[in-house]
Amino acid sequence: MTTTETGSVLSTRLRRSDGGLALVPYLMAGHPDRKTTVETGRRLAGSGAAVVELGMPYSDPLADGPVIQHAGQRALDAGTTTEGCLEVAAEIAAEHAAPVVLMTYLNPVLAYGVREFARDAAQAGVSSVILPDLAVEESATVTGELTAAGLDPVFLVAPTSSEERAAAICGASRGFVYAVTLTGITGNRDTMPTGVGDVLALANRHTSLPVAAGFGISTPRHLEQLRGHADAAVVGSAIVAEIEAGRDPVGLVKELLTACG
Ligand SMILES: O=P(O)(O)OC[C@@H](O)[C@@H](O)c1c[nH]c2ccccc12
Repeated sequence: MTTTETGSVLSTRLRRSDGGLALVPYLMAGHPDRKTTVETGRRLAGSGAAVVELGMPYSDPLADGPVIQHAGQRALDAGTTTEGCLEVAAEIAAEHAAPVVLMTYLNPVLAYGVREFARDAAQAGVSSVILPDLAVEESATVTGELTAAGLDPVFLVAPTSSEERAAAICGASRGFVYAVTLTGITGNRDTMPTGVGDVLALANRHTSLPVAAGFGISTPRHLEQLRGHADAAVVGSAIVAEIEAGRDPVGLVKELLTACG
């Protein structure tokens, strides 16, 4: 999917014209096995998810909380490779029900080769790549390769980002900007982090792209609170926990979609 002057497919999907919140479920590729990820990803895309975020497991996932870390370890133990993740992405993207965003760390991409990774991800039909440990100041080569291949690089604004950094992060992002709701790691919390309004405002001061909130969003109540503030919400650990428990996460996603308006 290519970036055009009017914006990418992602921007269009993530900013709903009716004012509702766009939902972005996150899955770990290969957790607990490849077939489950493909089937679940396709069904989530077909159930009304705006975008599917697909995690590529990595052995040292510094921003991941316990649920996603454990899922990543299981996926690695099951033999999941970067090639395998790109195949999973391709099988989900081939349905054309929702764009696929890949989320991983810099190391596996460097190990694969940045240009080769960008080429193969684009070939697989992936729309965007998020690398949470890629500092925007050092990102020119990687973002150059991603955009040359037609992929949207997405960076994360955090509550600790200065105005200057937020401007750089937003300036380097295409498709959307990811606003991290809290300082810490991924995972469920009972209540929405209190600083979420501030980080969304910070991002919105520096971009006209849609802003997706993520980290600690797990319940319909959280989504109701975000409506009207964020364009989109990423739900990761809550969905991965359902899969880990051997349950079908589509039930939870339907409840979450109702709360998105
Ligand atoms: O799990 P949570 O708290 O719902 O947060 C989303 C998140 O899992 C997903 O976007 C993600 C997985 N790994 C990450 C690493 C960094 C930033 C974001 C992520």
